[in-house]
Amino acid sequence: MENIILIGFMGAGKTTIGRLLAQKLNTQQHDFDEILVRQIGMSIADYFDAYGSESFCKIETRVLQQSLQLTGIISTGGGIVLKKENRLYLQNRSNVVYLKADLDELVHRVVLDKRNVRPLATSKSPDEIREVYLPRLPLYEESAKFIVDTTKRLPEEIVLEILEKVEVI
Ligand SMILES: Nc1ncnc2c1ncn2[C@@H]1O[C@H](COP(=O)(O)OP(=O)(O)O)[C@@H](O)[C@H]1O
Ligand SMILES: O=C(O)C1=C[C@@H](OP(=O)(O)O)[C@@H](O)[C@H](O)C1
Ligand SMILES: [Mg+2]
Repeated sequence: MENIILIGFMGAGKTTIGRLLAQKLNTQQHDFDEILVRQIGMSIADYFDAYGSESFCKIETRVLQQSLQLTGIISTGGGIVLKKENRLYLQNRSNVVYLKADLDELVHRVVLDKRNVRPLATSKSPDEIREVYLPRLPLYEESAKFIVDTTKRLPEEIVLEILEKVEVI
């Protein structure tokens, strides 16, 4: 099966939708944040505190390159599009899906998501999150083959729309 790669801002549902897609297609999900936590041996929040976001992006880039060998559903982290080399990599893959949502809803979702501490969003004000979000929008758009709006939609509906769009061979 061609891999399906999910990209999008924090709270877009890359982890949640990736899990459901993998169940539906009877395949594996590979979540970059989980892979990274295993590789760095600490939480993402602790890593950001100790080494900063630039260092995190470098490891994320390595994980993206290693993901060529993986089969299934790839849930990236929201910062994957920041590096030009990553955007080029994504543009050359066939099933890259940008999960988008209105900023208000993204903020609402990350604020409610107590299980996941996101250094660039948790405990930030909506205005601070907007500062992170706005410059990234064109980067998600230019990296994706397909765009799926998740605003006010149930995960199950989103999964069906993705399956209508991508090539699952
Ligand atoms: N379509 C949706 N509608 C409502 N809540 C959602 C939806 N998709 C994800 N969520 C919730 O938003 C939060 C962030 O989802 P997550 O899958 O971790 O996003 P991401 O991996 O893109 O940051 C979680 O609490 C999740 O349950
Ligand atoms: O957008 C970002 O810069 C980040 C997104 C997070 O993943 P999710 O998009 O899965 O929340 C995680 O990789 C880290 O906190 C940085
Ligand atoms: Mg995630």
